Amino acid sequence: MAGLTEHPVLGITDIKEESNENKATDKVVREEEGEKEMALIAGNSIHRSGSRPQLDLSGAAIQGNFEEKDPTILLPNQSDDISHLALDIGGSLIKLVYFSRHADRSSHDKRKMSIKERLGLLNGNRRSYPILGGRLHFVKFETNKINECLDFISSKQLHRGGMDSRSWHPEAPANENALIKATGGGAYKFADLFKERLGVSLDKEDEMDCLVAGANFLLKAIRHEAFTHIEGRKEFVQIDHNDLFPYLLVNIGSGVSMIKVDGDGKFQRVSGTNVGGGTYWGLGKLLTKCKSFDELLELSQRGDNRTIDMLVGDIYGGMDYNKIGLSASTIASSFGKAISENKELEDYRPEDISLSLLRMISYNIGQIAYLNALRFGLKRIFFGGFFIRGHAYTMDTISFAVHFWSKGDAQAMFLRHEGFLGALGAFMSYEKHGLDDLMVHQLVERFPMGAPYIGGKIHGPPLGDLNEKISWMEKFVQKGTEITAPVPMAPPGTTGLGGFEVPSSKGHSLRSDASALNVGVLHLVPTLEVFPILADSKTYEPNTIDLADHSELEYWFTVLSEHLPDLVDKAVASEGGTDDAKRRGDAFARAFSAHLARLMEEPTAYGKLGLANLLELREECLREFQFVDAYRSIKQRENEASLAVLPDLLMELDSMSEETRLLTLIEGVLAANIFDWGSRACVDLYHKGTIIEIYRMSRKKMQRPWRVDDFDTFKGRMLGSGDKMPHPHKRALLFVDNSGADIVLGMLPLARELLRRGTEVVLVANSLPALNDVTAMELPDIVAEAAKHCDILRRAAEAGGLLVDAMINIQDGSKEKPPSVPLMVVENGCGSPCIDLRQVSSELAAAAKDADLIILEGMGRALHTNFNARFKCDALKLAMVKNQRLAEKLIKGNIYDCVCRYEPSS
Ligand SMILES: Nc1ncnc2c1ncn2[C@@H]1O[C@H](COP(=O)(O)OP(=O)(O)O)[C@@H](O)[C@H]1O
Ligand SMILES: CC(C)(COP(=O)(O)O)[C@@H](O)C(=O)NCCC(=O)O
Ligand SMILES: [Mn+2]
Repeated sequence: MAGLTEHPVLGITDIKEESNENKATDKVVREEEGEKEMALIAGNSIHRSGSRPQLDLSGAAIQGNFEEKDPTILLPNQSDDISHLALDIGGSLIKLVYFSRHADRSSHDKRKMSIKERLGLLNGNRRSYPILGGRLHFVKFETNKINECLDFISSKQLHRGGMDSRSWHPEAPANENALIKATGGGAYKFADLFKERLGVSLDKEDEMDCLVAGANFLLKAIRHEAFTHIEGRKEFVQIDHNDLFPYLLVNIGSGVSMIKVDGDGKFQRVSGTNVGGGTYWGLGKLLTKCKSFDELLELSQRGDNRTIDMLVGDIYGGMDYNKIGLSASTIASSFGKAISENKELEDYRPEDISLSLLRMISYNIGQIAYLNALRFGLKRIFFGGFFIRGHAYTMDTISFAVHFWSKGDAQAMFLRHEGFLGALGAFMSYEKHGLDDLMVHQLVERFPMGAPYIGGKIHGPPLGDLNEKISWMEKFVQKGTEITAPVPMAPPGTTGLGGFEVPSSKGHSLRSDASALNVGVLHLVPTLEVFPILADSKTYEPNTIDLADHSELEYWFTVLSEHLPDLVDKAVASEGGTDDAKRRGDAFARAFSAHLARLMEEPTAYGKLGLANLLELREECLREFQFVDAYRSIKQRENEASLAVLPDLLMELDSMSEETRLLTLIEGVLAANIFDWGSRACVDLYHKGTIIEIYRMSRKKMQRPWRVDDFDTFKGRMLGSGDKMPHPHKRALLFVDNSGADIVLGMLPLARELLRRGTEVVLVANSLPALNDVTAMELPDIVAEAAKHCDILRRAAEAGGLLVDAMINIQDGSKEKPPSVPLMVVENGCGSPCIDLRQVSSELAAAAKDADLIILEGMGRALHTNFNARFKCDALKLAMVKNQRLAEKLIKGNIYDCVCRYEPSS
């Protein structure tokens, strides 16, 4: 047996593997006994290290009788401090925007302090007043139910954290001078009621000022805010901040305002019309006896306006009026047919009336908007206000009118936060809350678990805990609630020349609250930054796979759905397999499936959708149900097994020539990237062999050339050619991926080689767990273990401040050795298997400034995202492709092919 240890790692025997595996199994059992405590520790550490906040963790439930059709959903989703609330009280609806602060989760652990010190981050605070992380919430109520709104504010104590008349004191209790920013006519009309019921005064802001401030904020700060909607197709528009003005803002509320916007605070109300949302709802109510706006809109989906509108063909005996370009199906006169027939109101279908009315009003507004755009030579028209309600037919009609009358010269665009412009503007008008110059990279939009479901009004007093949230999920499933699109997506070609065919609807029910369902909670993370060494951050797109292609979306939907049972198993086991964990696991699976189903139906429901978003959504969902680290024990087991063979591997590497070693190291990274618990194919593999067996098998397959093979160029940069030794890189950022062999036998040995060559190494790891990815919190311990067997790693880790505690007892002659370049660990700011480099932690951004080499490793970070990313410095992308379809699509290869893409800085 003793002889076995002499086998090199690349050919290690099965017997040794067995013993490792057994050890690992024992360990799992022991771990599960101590699970609860572990969970707490992990939970804490996440709070400390996570730059991206987690989803709202408090409860949500159906209020009252959940048998009713559109029950009110309570999504109280936060228990944080409320620091600001602003209102827009309109003729039809009250809009609320409020900000809830996160607890201060800034970390003081030693690793972070030392990294911060090293990167000069400790006293670089740019602001003189506090700006903390938090979330912006959007809620609306009907104005005639103002009491519900007051109850909501009061139950959540939204009015308590506001400003007093002098300055921002979030901790101060509500006082006599409490002021809440409010706009809209109701700010005047209901001022006394607010004083009486809540003891607060409304600080009135001009409505037009607010609309413009809100629109400008959204267009600048939210990435996928504006979109076009033409013939059923929604397309997000990337707005260039430097080329935003001038534009025409058309706010369709009860009435309509048209505002020419020339800059921040620079605008003029140039027109308006009294035929607006109130007209549609008011007339519609009288004519159809509908009880709610949504009911009216829903009716229109089944309507046929030809029964009531007078068409050109009706006048011209079925013929087109070609001379002036009007087809027979063009509406000549809305409701015109009603005059010529001997019919009463009852003889018309309410569905047809609603559609005719909707079309008439939308078209009219589109036309007037165009005329005003023409007056001022404006090409872009943004439409807001709750009349639009994300409704496909409304948007198509408006777009059609603008396109038709401008002959394609002007463009109609819509806003995801359509109805909240005024409320947001009022919110922005608070002085010195520090939110006015928010940048797009500081906002992360999250869709909580209720988002995919049909619901009534989204409001109510806060419920408390996770348990209530789970039962909310269970009730929805019991009820068999159908997930329907918020609005029917009209198939292409529903609009003709000036005339409209019957809109085709997918279902008969309309999602009842578009505002809360299409708009997520905006998480503000002031510490996020744009990765500074992107070659061009403006054109950077993280996703390689665009899910706009429906077959692509279907494929990934199936992959993620099929992976779900296994993931739930792991997640439940990670929480001790208790009944409570099982219940949470079920609820998680339901919530995630619901999100997937929702997105299948309307891929743009949560903004522009890429594969990275889906993978991140899955992790967010797990966290929402308090699965802090589903793969914890798997990660630990694989780390241990790999650390056990690391010394042998290092010895082998050291016996090689420089050139062979470099190749072996890159091979090692690629081979070890096979340990990916997110890949279906790999998980199947793991049932067939032990960790080391698979690792060895994977290495054996490393035949060059790889499918993408730039190794020789990379080698040229590293080792030079002939006698000339190239200068080493100054600092390398290694974006690491999975735990176990991937980090221990793949990336760490590569890091060691760079250190040996005099390059500083920054290991960049996730802030929060995702699948079996190694986190920044876990890495120092792994490095410490590895460093026990390696001088280079140990000295570098000490120099980088990584080994503060762990190495204290290890004494040897290292003091005589020359000081080493540092090895550091920084968190990347995310908790996903992919990475969006527009939003990284400030410590990563700081570390990146001196980097001249980036190594991105793994499928998530180097292929699904960033495959096409360009950097200001040298970049190496290393991954094994563990999915057949991706291999075919991206590299015209096969599953388990490898990518070694090297792109020197240009
Ligand atoms: N749930 C709803 N209840 C009433 N009206 C709604 C609803 N959803 C959308 N609407 C439409 O939105 C219009 C109000 O839009 P909004 O932008 O809130 O304007 P206002 O500030 O005038 O209330 C209504 O007149 C109606 O056409
Ligand atoms: C989630 C992942 C990107 C993680 O890959 P990694 O970055 O660890 O190499 C990958 O496992 C993946 O794309 N999985 C889904 C595809 C599949 O099951 O085939
Ligand atoms: Mn991974």
